[in-house]
Amino acid sequence: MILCRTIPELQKLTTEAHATGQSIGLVPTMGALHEGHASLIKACHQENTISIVSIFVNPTQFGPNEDYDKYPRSFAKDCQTAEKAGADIIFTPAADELYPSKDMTWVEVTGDITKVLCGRTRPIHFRGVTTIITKLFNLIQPDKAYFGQKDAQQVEVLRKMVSDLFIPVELRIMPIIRESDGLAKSSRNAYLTPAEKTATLILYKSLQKAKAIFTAGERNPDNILKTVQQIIESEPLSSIDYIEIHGLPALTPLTDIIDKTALLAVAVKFGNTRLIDNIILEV
Ligand SMILES: Nc1ncnc2c1ncn2[C@@H]1O[C@H](COP(=O)(O)OP(=O)(O)OP(=O)(O)O)[C@@H](O)[C@H]1O
Ligand SMILES: CC(C)(CO)[C@@H](O)C(=O)[O-]
Ligand code: BAL
Repeated sequence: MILCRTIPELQKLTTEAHATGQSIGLVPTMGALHEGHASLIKACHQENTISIVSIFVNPTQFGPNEDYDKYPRSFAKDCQTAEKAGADIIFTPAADELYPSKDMTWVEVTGDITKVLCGRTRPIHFRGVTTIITKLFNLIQPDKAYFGQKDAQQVEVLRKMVSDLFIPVELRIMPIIRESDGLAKSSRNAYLTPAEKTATLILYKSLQKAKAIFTAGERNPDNILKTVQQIIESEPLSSIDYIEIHGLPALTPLTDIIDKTALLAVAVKFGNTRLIDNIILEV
């Protein structure tokens, strides 16, 4: 596995790969790699000649009071995890190389798709994500790029960006990898105290209940939302940021009835740790 810390180092390899007709897959990450990331890297390895994993804690997607400074960083271990999962190249640039000027060029998807769910509590978040992903796509020009369904809104926003800007890349979306007790793997799980970790079990439990009543025929979104809310609120260590249902694709508004495939997404704080999770309600 090759480690690239600068853009010229990376582009020497990608130029050669493109010139010799090798397919390139990209897995963008912020590091602190776990089995969720590993599943993306494995899929990338299977489907491409060259697999590139970017590790970059992207400052522009964090709000001023968020956890950019304390975001978990474990580079040496990440290299081992990435290599074991099949990465050929790790790209880990310095922030000032990716953001060379204070006068920024932003890539921003506008509309409800970036204003609902995480867009409400993290108003600049998706602008940061779409800007950094555009830079990575332009630098690497991957054939395929891999993202996790855990960040369901991010997936819909990136799909729209790729479609609107005619970016020649195939987005490959991988299922949520969970712990055996149901908690979605997330780098931020490392912040949880043992008591908070136990409390997080309420998330998957509530989503499973929602799925069960939906499968049994419930189509009123308010009834489903109320059920999820009651279950989560029964856990004293939880504090709800949002519980919402939106149409898929593109987080379109729903009528009073769930009459097309929808996304049920939650963001809940346990202590200072904000976790997200979701399920798809398939009609
Ligand atoms: N449990 C998971 N299953 C599948 N994909 C995942 C999982 N967790 C993260 N990913 C995906 O890995 C990619 C990189 O995510 P990131 O580095 O932010 O990790 P994370 O665990 O989501 O971190 P955070 O705690 O910040 O949410 C994203 O496309 C994300 O959706
Ligand atoms: C896609 C991403 C790597 C962009 O910084 C980040 O938002 C993430 O880890 O999901
Ligand atoms: N996977 C989401 C990255 C973030 O929360 O900033």
